[in-house]
Amino acid sequence: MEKRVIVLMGPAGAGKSSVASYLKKRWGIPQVITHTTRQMRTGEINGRDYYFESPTSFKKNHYLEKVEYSGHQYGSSHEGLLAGWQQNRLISIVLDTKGAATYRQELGQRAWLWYITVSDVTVLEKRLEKRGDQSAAIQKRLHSTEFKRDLVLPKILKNDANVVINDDWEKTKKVVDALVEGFESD
Ligand SMILES: Nc1ncnc2c1ncn2[C@@H]1O[C@H](COP(=O)(O)OP(=O)(O)OP(=O)(O)O)[C@@H](O)[C@H]1O
Ligand SMILES: Nc1nc2c(ncn2[C@@H]2O[C@H](COP(=O)(O)O)[C@@H](O)[C@H]2O)c(=O)[nH]1
Repeated sequence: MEKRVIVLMGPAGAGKSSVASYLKKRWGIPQVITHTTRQMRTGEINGRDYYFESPTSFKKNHYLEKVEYSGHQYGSSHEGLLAGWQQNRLISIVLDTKGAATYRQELGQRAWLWYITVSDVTVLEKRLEKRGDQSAAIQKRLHSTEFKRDLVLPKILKNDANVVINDDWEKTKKVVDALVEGFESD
């Protein structure tokens, strides 16, 4: 059966990383770890949450796609994707919507698009605060063009994406379970 990568996209704070962690814990679906030049947040671990890079080391990898988001570089490597697929039929990756569009263009239906969002966008700032992000970083992010762009699912992905409204974590887990079960029984 065909391999797929679950592409988790959506606004900052909506719960993309939380869903990726749940997919790993509940379903054994590993996450492709991407690269970034941003500073590590408290509790983050190099190699688990990201490969944290300097501007110089960032340039040395082979990226399927890379973007700038709120003033920092982010990129997903060909090697990471292929290594994930070597061991697993289903893997996940967390991307912004620009990266998700590139994944769809490059991988076609092998990129399984999930747009994670909330019904009330005012909760996003509160979630970032609760996560412990620095207030200057939160404000910079909330005012970035990338944050504003990702509040809406891009038109070109609209017909192809599963929309997961992550207002209530218990409900979200059930939606995620149903999506994975549908794939497993295919
Ligand atoms: N349904 C929920 N209800 C309340 N809090 C939640 C819910 N889902 C996730 N969170 C919390 O919100 C915060 C942001 O979640 P997460 O880091 O998964 O978001 P994200 O979309 O990956 O954000 P970013 O793009 O900024 O990295 C975390 O502290 C997480 O525990
Ligand atoms: N296009 C890509 N987007 C990525 C990649 N790695 C992460 N991201 C997205 O960046 C923003 C910011 O992430 P954060 O961890 O600093 O909050 C978020 O939307 C991620 O989904 C990547 O390799 N390519």
